Amino acid sequence: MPYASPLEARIAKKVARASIEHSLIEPNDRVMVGLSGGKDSWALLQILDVIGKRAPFPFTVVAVNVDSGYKDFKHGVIKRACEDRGWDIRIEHTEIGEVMDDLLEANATPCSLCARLRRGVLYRIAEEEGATKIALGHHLDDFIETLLLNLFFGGALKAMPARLVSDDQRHVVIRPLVYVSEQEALEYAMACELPIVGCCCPACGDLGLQRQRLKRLIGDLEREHPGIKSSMLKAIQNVHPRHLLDRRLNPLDVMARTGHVDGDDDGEAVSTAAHPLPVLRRTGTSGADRVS
Ligand SMILES: Nc1ncnc2c1ncn2[C@@H]1O[C@H](COP(=O)(O)OP(=O)(O)OP(=O)(O)O)[C@@H](O)[C@H]1O
Repeated sequence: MPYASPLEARIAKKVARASIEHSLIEPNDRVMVGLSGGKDSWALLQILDVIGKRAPFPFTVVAVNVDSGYKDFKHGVIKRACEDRGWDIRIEHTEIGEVMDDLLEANATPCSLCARLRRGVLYRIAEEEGATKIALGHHLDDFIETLLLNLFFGGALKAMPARLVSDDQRHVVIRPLVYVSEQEALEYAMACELPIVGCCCPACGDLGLQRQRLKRLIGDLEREHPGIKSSMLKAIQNVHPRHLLDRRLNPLDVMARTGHVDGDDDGEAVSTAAHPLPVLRRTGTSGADRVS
């Protein structure tokens, strides 16, 4: 079956490579795609649909949108677009927006807290849906930006895992777009006429000052020295532990190695540890919101 465009062929190849290299999608997987309605998760859902029709082994896909409860959020648009394409979609209505309003000080950047609350909801739904993998739409630029955020502001040398097993071993989070650039995801979502909608929270699209600055920096450097981004990607695949100063990586230093707990660390650059996580009540998944 031919691809719809050279762009689609290129993205499919990158996703297939990521999948093979990091064991992302495996035979008989039920992949639950976190669908925000933004360009990246739309691009992910579309390409998994394309790959699913060509893969040498069977896997199924279900999309889940976590509605934070903001009144203007266009979940109907997301649902209709999926229905039109024959994609399995579930919209989960939550009170995340309300909880955020209660927990955050007026000037805080809410995105990392919101992401943590959403992750809890996605874990629960994955169990209900019998999903073996939870796929998120983070792309190459997200990996690089997170690497630099951690380096410049977090005092750690880390990006994000392409495949993460949760602490309790019950969930596997995957990021199949790791080799796909943000620009490719945007062009693909637009070419496929997928309806891009914002989450409608008061900080929607607000990246935070540090990330914005790094985006500009990387953009400028890439223009001056094309290839910088691929070099950074290569760097996180080509780590030389003995040329770093982390004593836990030195096999002779047994004392330092004990006590190193990696935890369910997903590479988020900004700590939200100050916020205790409330238990989210479900506000309903009506039959009307669920289609197959
Ligand atoms: N409301 C949501 N419901 C389900 N999954 C979500 C939701 N919001 C985000 N996600 C998942 O988490 C990923 C990262 O979220 P983030 O808010 O950083 O979005 P993003 O980088 O702008 O991507 P997108 O363009 O998909 O919104 C998304 O790509 C998506 O897979």
